[in-house]
Amino acid sequence: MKVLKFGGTSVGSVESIKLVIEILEKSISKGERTAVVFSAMGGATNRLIEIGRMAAAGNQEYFELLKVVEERHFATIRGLINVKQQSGTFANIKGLFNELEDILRGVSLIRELTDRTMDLIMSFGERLSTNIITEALKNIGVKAEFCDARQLVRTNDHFGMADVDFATTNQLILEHFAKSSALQCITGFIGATAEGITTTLGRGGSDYTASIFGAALDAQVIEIWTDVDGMMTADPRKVPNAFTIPAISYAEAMELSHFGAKVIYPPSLQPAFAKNIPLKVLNTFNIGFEGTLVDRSANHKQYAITGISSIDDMALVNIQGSGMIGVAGISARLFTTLSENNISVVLISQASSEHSICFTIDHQLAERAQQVLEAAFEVEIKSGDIDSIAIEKNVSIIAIVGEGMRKSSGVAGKLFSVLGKNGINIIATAQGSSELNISVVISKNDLSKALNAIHGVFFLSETRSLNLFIVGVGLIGGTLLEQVGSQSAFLSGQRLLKLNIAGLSNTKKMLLEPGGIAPDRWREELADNGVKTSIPAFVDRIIELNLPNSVFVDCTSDKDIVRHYGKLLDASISVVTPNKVANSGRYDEYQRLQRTALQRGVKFLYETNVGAGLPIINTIQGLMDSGDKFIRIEAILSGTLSYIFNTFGPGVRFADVVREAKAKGYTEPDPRDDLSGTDVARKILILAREVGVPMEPEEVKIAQLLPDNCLQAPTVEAFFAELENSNSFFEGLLDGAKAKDGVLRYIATLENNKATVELRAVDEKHPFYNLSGSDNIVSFTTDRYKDRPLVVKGPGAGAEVTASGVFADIMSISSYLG
Ligand SMILES: NC(=O)C1=CN([C@@H]2O[C@H](COP(=O)(O)OP(=O)(O)OC[C@H]3O[C@@H](n4cnc5c(N)ncnc54)[C@H](O)[C@@H]3O)[C@@H](O)[C@H]2O)C=CC1
Ligand SMILES: N[C@@H](CC=O)C(=O)O
Ligand code: NA
Repeated sequence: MKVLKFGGTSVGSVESIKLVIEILEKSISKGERTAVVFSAMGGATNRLIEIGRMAAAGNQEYFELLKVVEERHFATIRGLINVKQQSGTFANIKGLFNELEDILRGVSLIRELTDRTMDLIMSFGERLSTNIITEALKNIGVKAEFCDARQLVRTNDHFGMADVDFATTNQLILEHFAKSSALQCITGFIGATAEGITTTLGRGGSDYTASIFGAALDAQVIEIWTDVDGMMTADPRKVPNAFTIPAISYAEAMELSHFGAKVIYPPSLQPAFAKNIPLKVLNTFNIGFEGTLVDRSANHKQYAITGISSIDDMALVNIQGSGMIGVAGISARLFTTLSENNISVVLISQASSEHSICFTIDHQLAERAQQVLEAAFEVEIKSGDIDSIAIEKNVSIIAIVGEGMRKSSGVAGKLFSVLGKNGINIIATAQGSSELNISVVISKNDLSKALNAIHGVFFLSETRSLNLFIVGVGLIGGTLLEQVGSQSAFLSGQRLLKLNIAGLSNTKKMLLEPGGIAPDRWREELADNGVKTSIPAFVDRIIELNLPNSVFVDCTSDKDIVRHYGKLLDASISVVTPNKVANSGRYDEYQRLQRTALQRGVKFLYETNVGAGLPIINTIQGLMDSGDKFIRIEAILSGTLSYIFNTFGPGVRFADVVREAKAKGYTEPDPRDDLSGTDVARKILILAREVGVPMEPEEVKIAQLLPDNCLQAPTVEAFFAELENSNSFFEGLLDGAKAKDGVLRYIATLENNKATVELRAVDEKHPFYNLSGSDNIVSFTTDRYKDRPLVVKGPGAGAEVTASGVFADIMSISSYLG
């Protein structure tokens, strides 16, 4: 025996009922004995309630509404049953509507609607739908029989939510099924008392009916056909990556649905659970899909957790006071008061100090809870034993659920860590000793971010996303986008990672697109859909969006943008940048950013501030973290100057070499920053700070290499003109070096907490002699690298190497986030 149940959407239209019939025919053709339970047509029950209330209020418009409901059912008959056979069904259904009309007329006359009458009115929903579908089945030759559950499901008279008398019901069902071999089409949701008075079974009523029949008949399986693909790992409206859970235990299904998963309502499936009857949740609109199997076993788990659920609108009530410590009976009084006032508690947490108890309730009950508790604890509040009762609204609960937690350690750690790394504050937490559920209370504002971040770390076989907001799409930003685009297949295939370009900005336009901007179409998308750039608005919107795993990437050389880093880090958004401005300003600003990142558990990464993609900052941080002491750093830190001195020679004009460096993408947006020594000075300043010297910018001693006329040039064009005028000056520098058998090198040195930058001629014995192209070289002399320094060398400027250094920083954030 197999019991199927179709919900309101499945029987809501002619098209969907045709699918239902297809499913039933398939099941019957397999020779399985089948019974089927139907809900009312989607929305019909609510309509009937509304009509009943209107009638009771004397509002005669109920009649029009009733006619709308009637016409919907008639139209369904016309759509399902061929014309010749329609008349019998019409008569039958019209008869039901006449009966309903009489009842409503009575309600309207006496202006009274009891729970008992409401149950009777509601019962028409299932009676109508089931009648019509039974006739439609018969119409195509299926041996089907209408089964009014009121004849079989015996209940008490708790109208609205009647209790089932299982002994009688089971016996009646068995007797009924013994008599008939036709397909029983059973009305869901309704029953009757011993006196034959109609009752309803409350929330999840049709599931309950299926479960009652399945259990009575010892069904092999109960299939709950709905309009979604089974139970999902999370609410797909909030978590786009959610997927169907193939199999789940009864206990997990209970836990998950308690927290808002609306697919099934497990309490109503209790009779089936009690008899270990497996349940399948299937989709009428996706017939071939496997759906979710709900059964007793918990051995089919691939992940540490099975699902995540949440309740959006909660209020947290906190009752605390020194007078509560060691006093017995406080919680008894607290919860008795709540229960007497019908306030249901969803989560409770009490720290072992006994100094406070907090719990969450539906947010609409918050004020009432406060009133009744203040009254109940009036004496304690007056005496100061209990502080006032505090309510925090706008909170949500997230629960991770899974039998797998029992066996694996680190689940709670992972949960708290991912929330921490995304800057989500946990207001309260609870874990039952069943270890089936860990719940956290968080701000409602963080709900979507939290759900997505948690889903990402626990369901690892599914691709995680890092949300990138990139400002500045010039040489480095543009190259980065190209690299992200061409690497995306590898990252999603091998690393299960999606780099989602959630925002972009250049000086003119900005575009925020949480769903992602295609890296190969960013130009068009920014041009077509972007709005006028405002960096403060861009930053505010990023914070407002509150996406999980957000990274702000500044690829400009702008001085104003860096002012926003602190705010972003504070909002738990990591920052990655090749822009050196933030780290080469005042020391306390540099330190503030470092601290904020640390406090917020996010990353501030700027490897490309020095030596582009070469591992220079990371090398220093590694040595510092492991306790090495820096004695001396000697370095060539300008790709531009390196290129210039490796290329400038007899027969070449100095200005042309500078132009080449600019064309090759080595220079700063303004090349005067390179040739004035400013860029090298800020790099050695950054290195000084990294090795622990709290240096200010003016402390770096720069020996100028340019003559004054070049230094004072007011514009880039004027600058190039002055370089042309000074060619003999640069030739002179070259000759001077040659005279000493040397080459020109612009060298930065840090020693004894002093930083200098100067042009030197070095001969072939010097390790900096052999360089080519835009090579940088950094030589670290430390306690551990005293006899022979640790040297990092390679191209230190250019689009590809810099963008890939930024990319590597982004990837290290992805690893950090897990
Ligand atoms: N070129 C290189 O080899 C290296 C560059 N860097 C750094 O990378 C950064 C970018 O350099 P490039 O890409 O070469 O410069 P770029 O001039 O080609 O690109 C910078 C882009 O940022 C845009 N921008 C400036 N201010 C903006 C604002 N307020 N809002 C939006 N967009 C803005 C500009 O319009 C430009 O398109 C600079 O900070 C530079 O110091 C770091 C290491 C190496
Ligand atoms: N302009 C810089 C680029 C890297 O920081 C350089 O030339 O080194
Ligand atoms: Na670097």
